Amino acid sequence: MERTADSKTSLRIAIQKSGRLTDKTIELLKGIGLRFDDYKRNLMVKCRNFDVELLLIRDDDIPEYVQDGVCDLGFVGANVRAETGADVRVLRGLDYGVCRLSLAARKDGAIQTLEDFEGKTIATSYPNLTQQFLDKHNIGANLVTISGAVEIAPRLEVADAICDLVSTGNTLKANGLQELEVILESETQLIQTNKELSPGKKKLIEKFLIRMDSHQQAERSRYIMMNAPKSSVPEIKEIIPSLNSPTVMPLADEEMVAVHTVIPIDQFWVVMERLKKEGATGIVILPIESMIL
Ligand SMILES: Nc1ncnc2c1ncn2[C@@H]1O[C@H](COP(=O)(O)OP(=O)(O)OP(=O)(O)O)[C@@H](O)[C@H]1O
Ligand SMILES: O=P(O)(O)OC[C@H]1O[C@H](OP(=O)(O)OP(=O)(O)O)[C@H](O)[C@@H]1O
Ligand SMILES: [Mg+2]
Repeated sequence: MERTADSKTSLRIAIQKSGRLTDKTIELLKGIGLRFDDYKRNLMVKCRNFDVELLLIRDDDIPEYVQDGVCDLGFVGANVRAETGADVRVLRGLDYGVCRLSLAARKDGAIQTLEDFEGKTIATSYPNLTQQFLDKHNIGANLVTISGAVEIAPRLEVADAICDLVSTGNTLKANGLQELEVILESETQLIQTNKELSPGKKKLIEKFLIRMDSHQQAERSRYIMMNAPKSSVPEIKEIIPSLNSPTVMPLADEEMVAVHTVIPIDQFWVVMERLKKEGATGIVILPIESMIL
């Protein structure tokens, strides 16, 4: 990621210009130390401190740009990557843009099970994934491809059912629809071109991934500090699923010690109750900027 002697070696990364993935992707890139100017008004932005340039495009175009080697890497939903069928390598799954692609139909309508889709009309922006799913289950249905506001199609009598993205389920509910079959679980993915890359680019990708992994690991972890009775240390060591053994330091009160460690955030609240039972007090939780393992 540092500037290289060969000034032509620069990674080109495709990201969504404006949409649900944009802010989170920009936040992630800034979080791993990339600095760039106003990305909102430009289609191509050069990073000031790394050999990276960002290409800001519609998400539908990202998999093919990466497949063709126009971009080396891309951040895109698994839903879009799978729909395009692009020949790319998935490097990482990321925990944003989490949603699912589902078949849905009117809440109290004629379609209640998968078999009921036989002979019906389904509106979708994902004709390939929908057709693949129907074929797999030997269901013959007619697809109507529309690019947005899919949930309104049954009310307009354009279709009997839909296949669209669902997250909270609010949009389905607002349109009197119920989710019947999940056909794909999706999240944002970092994809890489399968085209041969120069050694310089390979090195840059390696460095990019180390930063991403450290950032992700840090985001999922917290540094915790507490005071505890010396006699509880063996129990505390068992409770804390730390990456390394916790740091235990003496305090002025010889019966007490300070314990510092790193734990995954999703285990923290469970662990905290148990720590308090062991006599831990003054528990402080701090965010971590980055973690190199
Ligand atoms: N409700 C949701 N919750 C979480 N993630 C979602 C949701 N809806 C979509 N996504 C994810 O975010 C991606 C981008 O969604 P968005 O609605 O911004 O796409 P778009 O309108 O097709 O944008 P573009 O103009 O770039 O083509 C989707 O492909 C999907 O991976
Ligand atoms: O289950 P929910 O939480 O209601 O989310 C689902 C909705 O989110 C997406 O649309 P988005 O809001 O991105 O608008 P768009 O149709 O303009 O892409 C998707 O196409 C659904 O319509
Ligand atoms: Mg799109």
